[in-house]
Amino acid sequence: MTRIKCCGMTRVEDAVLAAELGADAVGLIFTARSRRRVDVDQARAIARALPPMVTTVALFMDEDAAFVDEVIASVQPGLLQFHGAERDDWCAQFGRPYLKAVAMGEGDHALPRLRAFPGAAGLVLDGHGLGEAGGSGKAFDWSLTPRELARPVILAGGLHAGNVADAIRVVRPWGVDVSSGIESAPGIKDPSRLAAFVAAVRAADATHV
Ligand SMILES: O=C(O)c1ccccc1N[C@@H]1O[C@H](COP(=O)(O)O)[C@@H](O)[C@H]1O
Repeated sequence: MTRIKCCGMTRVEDAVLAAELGADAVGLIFTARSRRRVDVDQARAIARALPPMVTTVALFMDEDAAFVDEVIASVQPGLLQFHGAERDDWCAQFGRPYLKAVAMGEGDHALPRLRAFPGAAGLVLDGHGLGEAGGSGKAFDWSLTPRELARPVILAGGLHAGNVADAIRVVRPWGVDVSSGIESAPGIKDPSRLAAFVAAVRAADATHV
């Protein structure tokens, strides 16, 4: 079964709906480089509203360690996600499981970075270029994804209900991560796009067993 992370939540009702529809994780973004940024109070309200067994993911991009510690203390995320130039040992300092995003926008040139995070719980392969923020809605050439990677792959970048089945067929990821493909505006999730995305993933799982 392909795990589903719905990222860039800014409203309690969107996060709860994602969970009810079957999302395994919801992402809360703390970088100022995002149009979907939440503050700590907003994030805590969203995290507290979620039912059990849905993981809260706190996403950072080159933030100070002290700020990451503050979010951990207030929001109690189950997973951290680092989306910037953070190194593996820096990500590991918080003693929490983490995902590391790798920018796949440069094609082949990105491949060595897929081996640079042995401590990560998983790698988020996103479609943007190196140094750019995620949430761009840009897909990359999925066929570049190596078959054998030491860490589980979470596929991201430009996914939506219309292309996620193809993405799953090509990459066979552990999970998929979506932000703009389930929105009506940045940070505002669209219930019908959200439902269609989850249904498309589950249909793909049923087809590609
Ligand atoms: O979503 C953002 O605004 C964002 C900003 C900075 C770093 C990461 C961000 N989001 C991550 O990018 C993926 C893919 O987004 P999209 O589906 O292409 O819009 C998203 O799921 C987040 O993990």
